[in-house]
Amino acid sequence: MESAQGKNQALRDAGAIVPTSYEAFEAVIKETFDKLVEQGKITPLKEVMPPQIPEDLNSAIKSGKVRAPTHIISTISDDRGEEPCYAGVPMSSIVERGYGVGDVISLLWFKRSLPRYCTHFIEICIMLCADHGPCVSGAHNTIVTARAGKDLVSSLVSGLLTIGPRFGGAIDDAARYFKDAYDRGLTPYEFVEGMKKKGIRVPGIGHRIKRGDNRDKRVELLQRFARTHFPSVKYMEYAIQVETYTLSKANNLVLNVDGAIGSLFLDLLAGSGMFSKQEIDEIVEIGYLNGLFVLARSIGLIGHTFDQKRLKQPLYRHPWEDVLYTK
Ligand SMILES: CC(=O)SCCNC(=O)CCNC(=O)[C@H](O)C(C)(C)COP(=O)(O)OP(=O)(O)OC[C@H]1O[C@@H](n2cnc3c(N)ncnc32)[C@H](O)[C@@H]1OP(=O)(O)O
Repeated sequence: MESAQGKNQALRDAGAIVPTSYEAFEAVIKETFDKLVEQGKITPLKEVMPPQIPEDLNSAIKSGKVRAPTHIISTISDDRGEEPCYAGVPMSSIVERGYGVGDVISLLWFKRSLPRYCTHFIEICIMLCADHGPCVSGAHNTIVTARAGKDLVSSLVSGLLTIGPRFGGAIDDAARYFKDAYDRGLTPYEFVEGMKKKGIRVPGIGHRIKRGDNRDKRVELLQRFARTHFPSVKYMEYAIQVETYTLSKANNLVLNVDGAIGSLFLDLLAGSGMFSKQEIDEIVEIGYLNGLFVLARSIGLIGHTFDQKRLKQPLYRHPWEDVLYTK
């Protein structure tokens, strides 16, 4: 068997550097490293690593004398104690008080406990918007994706991605435009014609199927609930006046579910006494309300995914007969 010295000699003969001590080995490494840094092929570690916090500062931070800057600020939930808290309310209280999903939304989105009629309204919105059959944009995309063999999350998000200004994502804009028009004292005529001049469709108005003589039951249910439980429905009444005007122009220009939720949420915010004017403006400006549709419709889209998998549906292909091929 060849000795270690013999092997080293063979390597030296082949032009390799073979250090004879650990110190010599370190020197070779350092020399090679410095050469690579000089050539710009690598970056010295000290330049890419954050500076070490000195030990005395570290102990001052640990003892609470110095507040280290944080990369994230969070104000809605806390997971550090024995149980998670939503806006300061421990999970056990949420369960013991019999809170529902409307209360959880109140805590996590609005950072406060809202009165029962408000959380009930939120829950009705979620239930009414959970699904609307297999033919609407979101469900269609989800079904096609599930049938292409994709997983739950892919099928869900492919449906969610259709939510936008034409489908389910007009709640925030409806709230914005109705609020602005009402607060400025515009008549429905001035509002609708003003939008027409700007070339903007009135968000919350119009439907593919529903008509003046075939109203959307969901809109009726929301309005009936609000009339019974809300202290004031001034924005809803304004939206109805706008609808009366748009229906005089065309029979499909009904107040749709997005418009109903948008206008009624304005009434919830303004009438509950739980929000300052500044907070209402911020909620409308940031756009919280499309979140209701996104959350609700996720329930249906998940259902459509499971349905297709359960039915073992094959890859979807759209029929040629249903496409107009033209030049
Ligand atoms: C859960 C939901 O998805 S509800 C819908 C949420 N979306 C909205 O509220 C956005 C505003 N509305 C719209 O964009 C439409 O009414 C839709 C997309 C909902 C339905 O549209 P469609 O049935 O396809 O109507 P279509 O696009 O054919 O328009 C028919 C006529 O009504 C007019 N029109 C339709 N909606 C509106 C509106 N909101 N404001 C003013 N005019 C309108 C159109 O300009 C068109 O007139 P024209 O033929 O003279 O150009």
